[in-house]
Amino acid sequence: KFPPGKKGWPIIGETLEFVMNLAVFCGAQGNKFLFSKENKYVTSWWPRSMKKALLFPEALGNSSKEESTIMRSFLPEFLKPEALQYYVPIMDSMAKEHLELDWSPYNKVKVFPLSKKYTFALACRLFMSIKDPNHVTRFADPFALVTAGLMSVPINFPGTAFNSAIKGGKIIRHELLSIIKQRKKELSENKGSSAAHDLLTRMLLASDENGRVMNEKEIANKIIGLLIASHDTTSTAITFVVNYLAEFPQVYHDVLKEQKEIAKSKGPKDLLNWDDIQKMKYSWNVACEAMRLSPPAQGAFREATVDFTYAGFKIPKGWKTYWTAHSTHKNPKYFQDPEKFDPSRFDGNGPTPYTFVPFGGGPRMCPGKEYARLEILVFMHNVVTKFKWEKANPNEQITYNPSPIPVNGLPVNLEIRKF
Ligand code: HEM
Repeated sequence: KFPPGKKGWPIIGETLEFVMNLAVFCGAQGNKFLFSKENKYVTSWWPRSMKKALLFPEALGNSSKEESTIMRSFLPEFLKPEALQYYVPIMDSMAKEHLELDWSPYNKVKVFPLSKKYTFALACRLFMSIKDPNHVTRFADPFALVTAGLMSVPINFPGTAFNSAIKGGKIIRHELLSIIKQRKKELSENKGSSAAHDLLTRMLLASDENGRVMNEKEIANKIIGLLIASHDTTSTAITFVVNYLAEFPQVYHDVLKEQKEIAKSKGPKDLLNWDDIQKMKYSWNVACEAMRLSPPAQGAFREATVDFTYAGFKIPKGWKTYWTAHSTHKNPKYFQDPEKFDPSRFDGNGPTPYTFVPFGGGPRMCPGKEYARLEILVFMHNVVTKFKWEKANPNEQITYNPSPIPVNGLPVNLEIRKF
């Protein structure tokens, strides 16, 4: 047990306290325990110094729990089935446009930076109705600094990743405030109809049970939080799907077969819809197997709110805990021959509970899971029906920050498919 951060060195104190007073929970039992003890023994936790650097500190809730409760209170509106159905054709048209502009003209592309570009543009469109590519870029560049510094040691000297993240965060907050003010003005003048379905409008109109609406800085914080939660995770999932489809030609062939059937059932100009997504069962098994072997989120933190005992270990109040995806995803006890890429593991009822946890579990399970599923499947449909590819660098290494990242960005040699 390390003493809590002392006055004068709060960041170093917080970092050391965090590293030394951390319990990592492993295996299905560990996952089950943490997921089911939410709000009883543990609550969500992220390093405070990090949040203060990236978000408006004056608009932060009193605790991670409070922030999560607010976040979850407006998300159902944005992520409810009717809303998700509305996003599918938009995702499809944007995936088509992205592949046409950023993949088709080239015979070699880097998948990771491009999938980040695509998922970020999509988030800008669906969260805030930003369509202008220049505007998206103005956001994307500082946002890349933020995500690169998110899990860095929080030391704010020029040249550190944390320092760059702070600078990126400042630009994003400024940009977001001007977008929010503009939208408020449009809504008050009844001009917001084209953006009626986006997240920003829903946030501006949402109120709690006492009729309180969120202020502009609270909304900006929530949008930054959602961009962080959704961006690297989804682009990593897409990148590894493309990677495994290159490594396993038979799997690529079977995904293509499923997607061709769907394409054949539609007119040439028809966009994908909700019913089409429900037919993509094998493709989703493939995406799940990609997330099993390369989980986009490695796990998540909690803070002990009381003293408790788990498996004979005493965890004192105030300690941080971490659940991990790898400790079950790669365990032969739960997944036979765990290094083998085998989408059939997800046939029928799939893996046993608490063993496949790319989205977490329990009350804090990722609320964007369905949104992510749509985004990944729509992309898979478009990329396999348009291209064949092979890895330009078959032995490319993977690094972690904290999501897995192919060190060279996964370059692939592309060939346009003849249908
Ligand atoms: C493949 C893509 C994604 C993966 C693998 C993923 C995974 C996760 C994981 C592991 C957590 C932490 C759960 C915990 O604390 O135990 C989480 C939380 C969260 N995710 Fe996702 N996520 C993805 C996409 C998205 C998307 C697209 C959105 C929004 C549209 C989103 C919104 C959130 C939010 C708001 C939280 C915090 C929930 C809370 O604190 O209560 N995620 N996600």
